[in-house]
Amino acid sequence: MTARTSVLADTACAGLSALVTGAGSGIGRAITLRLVELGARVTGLGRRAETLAETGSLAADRERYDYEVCDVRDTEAVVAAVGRTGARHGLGLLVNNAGGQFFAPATGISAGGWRAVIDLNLTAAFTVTMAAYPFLAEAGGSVVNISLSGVERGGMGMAHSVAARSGILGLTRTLALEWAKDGVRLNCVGPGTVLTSALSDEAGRHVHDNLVARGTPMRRATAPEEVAELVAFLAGPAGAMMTGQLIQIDGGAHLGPGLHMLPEAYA
Ligand SMILES: CCCCCCCCC/C=C/C(=O)SCCNC(=O)CCNC(=O)[C@H](O)C(C)(C)COP(=O)(O)OP(=O)(O)OC[C@H]1O[C@@H](n2cnc3c(N)ncnc32)[C@H](O)[C@@H]1OP(=O)(O)O
Ligand SMILES: NC(=O)C1=CN([C@@H]2O[C@H](COP(=O)(O)OP(=O)(O)OC[C@H]3O[C@@H](n4cnc5c(N)ncnc54)[C@H](OP(=O)(O)O)[C@@H]3O)[C@@H](O)[C@H]2O)C=CC1
Repeated sequence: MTARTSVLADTACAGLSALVTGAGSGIGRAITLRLVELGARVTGLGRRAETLAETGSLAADRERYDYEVCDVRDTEAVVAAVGRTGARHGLGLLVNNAGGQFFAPATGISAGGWRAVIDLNLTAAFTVTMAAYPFLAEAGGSVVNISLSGVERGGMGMAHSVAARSGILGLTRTLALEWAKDGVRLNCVGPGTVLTSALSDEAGRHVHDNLVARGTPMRRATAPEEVAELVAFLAGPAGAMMTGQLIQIDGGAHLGPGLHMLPEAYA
């Protein structure tokens, strides 16, 4: 069953200026499209111009979307891209969505593999957030970090990613304390399995078959649009007293058997 996800008022994000990393596909694209639909203007950021442009072609109002081609692991490029965006439009919302990992038992993760996943999912989010801070403080804005469901319980085959996202949770809560004086809020959203194209390879199918079919009490995947609606809620006035939270949007997957019951998925 697909849920009816669009519940916010049409103007819920009117006047908001947002930066969404990984806006060219999957969850980041859904967040971008929904924010524009709700009245925001959005800069998408990613490494591929074609997919970022395609997101714009799907937007409800193309005038309220632009993009920056940038690798979030390139600190210099991030500082420049975020600086340009902030100077041009201001920044009331940052969504750190770009991320990912490969699935392997910890013994199958090389030093280079560890570094790649930590750099992408932890260090890059820190870099982008720090570059955005002056603009967020100016606007009294907020940050939503896209994390993982189950991040507090661990997940087999994801040692690097869970470690990175646990770091993000610690960073989120610490900055929620440090930046409250500026009116800046930070929250984490932890999706369960979302059937984006990122999960179309063999490992992804394995995760889907096990996590959705056997590990999700609600017995279905999370829709990207559901994640987008939650992000828009957190960014708008209804979320004004929410900071330092991890909200899991996973059909109860974090309560279910969990990845520890599914070792064969990563054998
Ligand atoms: C409880 C309820 C829960 C509920 C839990 C919720 C379900 C969670 C489902 C999550 C789903 C998602 O996140 S979906 C989104 C997924 N999307 C993605 O993951 C795509 C993005 N991922 C990637 O591009 C790659 O994984 C990543 C490593 C991050 C990219 O970095 P790079 O481009 O730098 O990668 P490369 O240069 O190719 O490789 C860097 C190093 O990583 C190693 N490496 C790369 N792939 C590897 C592999 N499959 N196995 C081993 N090692 C690998 C290489 O050998 C290199 O190591 P050396 O040779 O030693 O240098
Ligand atoms: N799908 C799922 O089941 C779940 C996903 N998540 C998380 O949600 C987020 C989005 O996932 P999803 O939409 O499925 O994945 P996708 O792979 O579709 O999206 C990831 C996006 O991030 C961008 N990106 C990746 N690396 C970089 C980089 N170095 N610099 C800039 N942009 C980058 C990619 O664009 P480009 O390659 O052009 O740079 C892409 O648009 C990720 O953090 C993921 O781990 C969490 C739980 C479940």
